[in-house]
Amino acid sequence: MLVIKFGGSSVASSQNIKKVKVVLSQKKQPFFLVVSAFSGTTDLLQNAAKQALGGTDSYLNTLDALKNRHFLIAKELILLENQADTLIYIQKQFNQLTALCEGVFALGELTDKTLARIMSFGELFSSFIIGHYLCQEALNVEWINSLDYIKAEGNYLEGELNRTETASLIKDLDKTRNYIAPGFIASNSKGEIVLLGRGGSDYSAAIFAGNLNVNGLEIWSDVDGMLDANPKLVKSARTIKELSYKEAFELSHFGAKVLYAPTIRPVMNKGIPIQLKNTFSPEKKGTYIGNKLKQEPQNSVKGISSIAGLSLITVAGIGLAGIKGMAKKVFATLERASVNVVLITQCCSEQNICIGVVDKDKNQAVTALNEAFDSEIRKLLVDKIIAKSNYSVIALVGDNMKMKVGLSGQLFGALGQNGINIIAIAQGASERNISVVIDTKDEKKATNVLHECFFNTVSKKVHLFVAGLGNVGKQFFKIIAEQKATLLAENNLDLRLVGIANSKRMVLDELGIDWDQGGVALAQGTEVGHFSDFVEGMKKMNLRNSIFIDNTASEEVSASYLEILKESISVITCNKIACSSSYEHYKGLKDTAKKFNCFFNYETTVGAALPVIKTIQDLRLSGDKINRIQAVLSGSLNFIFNHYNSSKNTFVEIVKQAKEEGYTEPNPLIDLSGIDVMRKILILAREAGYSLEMDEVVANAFIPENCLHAQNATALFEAIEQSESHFKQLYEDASSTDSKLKVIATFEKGKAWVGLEKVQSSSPFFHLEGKDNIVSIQSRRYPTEPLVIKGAGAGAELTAAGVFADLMLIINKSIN
Ligand SMILES: Nc1ncnc2c1ncn2[C@@H]1O[C@H](COP(=O)(O)OP(=O)(O)O)[C@@H](O)[C@H]1O
Ligand SMILES: N[C@@H](CC(=O)OP(=O)(O)O)C(=O)O
Repeated sequence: MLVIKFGGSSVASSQNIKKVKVVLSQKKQPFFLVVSAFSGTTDLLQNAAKQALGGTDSYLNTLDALKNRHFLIAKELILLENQADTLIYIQKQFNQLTALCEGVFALGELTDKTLARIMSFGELFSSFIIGHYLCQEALNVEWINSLDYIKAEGNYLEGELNRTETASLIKDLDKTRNYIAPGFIASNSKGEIVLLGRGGSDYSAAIFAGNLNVNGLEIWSDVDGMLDANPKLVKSARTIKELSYKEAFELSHFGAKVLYAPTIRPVMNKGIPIQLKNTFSPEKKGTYIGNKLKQEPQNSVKGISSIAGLSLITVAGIGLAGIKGMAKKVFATLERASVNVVLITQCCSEQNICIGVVDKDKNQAVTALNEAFDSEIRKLLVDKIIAKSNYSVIALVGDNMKMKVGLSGQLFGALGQNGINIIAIAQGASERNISVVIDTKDEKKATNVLHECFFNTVSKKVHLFVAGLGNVGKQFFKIIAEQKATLLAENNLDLRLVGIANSKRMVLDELGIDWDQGGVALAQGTEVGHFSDFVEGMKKMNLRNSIFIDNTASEEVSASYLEILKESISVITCNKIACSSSYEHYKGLKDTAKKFNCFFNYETTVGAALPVIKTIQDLRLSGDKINRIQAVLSGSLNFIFNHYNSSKNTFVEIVKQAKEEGYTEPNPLIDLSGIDVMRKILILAREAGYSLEMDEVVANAFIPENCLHAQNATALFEAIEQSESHFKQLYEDASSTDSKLKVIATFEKGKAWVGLEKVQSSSPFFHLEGKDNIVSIQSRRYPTEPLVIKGAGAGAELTAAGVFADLMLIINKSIN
């Protein structure tokens, strides 16, 4: 004989019940069928009772809707000539149910005893209807009432099984026949209805299975078995082929709803295997739970479970230390108060016991503990006991976890990198389970982080928020659109664009925006008042592996980095404003990134994609000391002075060309005034370890006053045009001495300055073509022959490539 349980979703409609019949008709041995209420019924019965208690007659509408649904399903399944018995039964039961709710309404009182009676109707209806239908379909099942076979005492809503009594009642059932029985319901010694807890139909089935000592227990639901994470939280969750009883218990105890945790014990004691199956894909193997596990090499972590709605109660105080029996007193008190303890942690000092309970039990637990420890609290040996709510517990489960070194480190590292704060930790002595308590707002994020970390066959998702869709932004989108497929195939990386903003609009989409369609998506996005709207959106989405990329030159965007980093979202920027703001702010950003386990990368603020900042950082990390930096740092100024030949073109023509080709800042005055170069040398000086400020960088201006004061790009062009003779003079002075004009930034002995210099052909700076940059570093290890980095140092495409390199650097360091 087999015991087969179909859950609420499997019997939610007449079509589904027909699928149940097909499964049963293929069984080659007698079966004992246990069914749950039609999906949603138990919740609605509970609602009706609460509505009646609340004094509104809306409970009558709820009951009406329930009755209509049951009549409809019965009529769809059972032929007209056979319907009478079933419909009369349903009507009679509804009369009783209505009378009970009317009683609650009239008295304004709802005891657990009455609530249990009200909630028990769902399984009675469903089993009766399905039983009649199966008989009509020649499956020959006998309907029996579980109230006559399963005995439970105590709490009416979650009774405790009376094993002996139940065993003696079930033993006489005939194992050669087919039965159907309602799940979830039992009765106590007074004949009153007692429920087996929410999800308790699985338990009913296991009780029948264990006592009848059957060949197997099958539990059919709407998923392919026990998945390695809750499929409602993790889209890529996969079916676990096999589990030991203990693993299954841990996963279900910590929230895997597909199996009710108490189900394990009655069958484990007899070694009866459990098979979890999907009613809607019966061909799939599902999950085997039992003793005969194939020792396939597999992940030591089998699955991840989580439960929300957890409250933490801390019993703390000096009176707890070293006194024998304190822990016992805590747990005995909770047991007396019928509080189920989900999780326990105790620190070594014994001054603190932390207990996790489900929210509904929290008040009861706190009251009971405060009463029990009243005298200790009065003597100030124990602090007043309070509960804190809105927590979730996440458990990693696997029998072989104990063999795996460094697993906890991986767990904490992955959560830490995503800014998920761990409130408490518990690890069972068996090491089959490591649980962490976190804020419920992080539950989905944490489950996904851990799923990616421990089941790495799926691609790693990196969530990207990008500001700016101008020259650099467009190139950046282009690079990713081109590289996306390769990154997925070769690096298992899924770069997901989840937010884009420019100064006018923004769009946020957790499911991802097509990299080819960024502009279109943004055009349809919402208007932004302030950039903080976008930051708020990022925070709310609370996605794992999040990185923000600033491809703008905006001050407002750069002002938001600190807030973003505090969310453990890494920041990549080619915008120089933040790094060249006050030293305190620059340092604050770096420190914040460290504190919140994320990264602040800004390689492209100097020399576009050239590895300048990284080289200086590495020199310092390896103990070198930088003495002097001399550099041509403006690709745009280099382009301008390399192309300007006063006999062929005017200075303004060249500046316009540089702007059009994307070499200058949006306002070329930033380049021509030397500000851009000053910012860059300031950044390099800071990377070299000096706490310099912008106003300490000396600017030797090389453009006339009228240009320096131009209000915008148009005014600037006019001013340059008027000053052609100034630029012509500069050019001719240089060419008459066979020199070239270069804007050179120097940092030496704690001082930095920028100016236009004439360089002779003997200088390495002389042969600097087009938009090239050069950085020459003298240090303790490079005292005379400097370390030179040279190459194209401007342009949207190169900057975007540098931003991409920064992105890969972060991914390689942080996403395991
Ligand atoms: N680890 C997990 N594996 C499978 N299902 C899970 C897991 N965690 C949560 N679930 C949820 O459990 C549901 C099945 O349980 P339940 O709703 O009680 O089914 P039924 O309606 O058959 O009684 C699934 O739809 C799924 O959303
Ligand atoms: N109907 C009950 C018992 C049960 O086990 O249902 P399901 O099998 O649908 O989880 C409940 O909702 O709690």
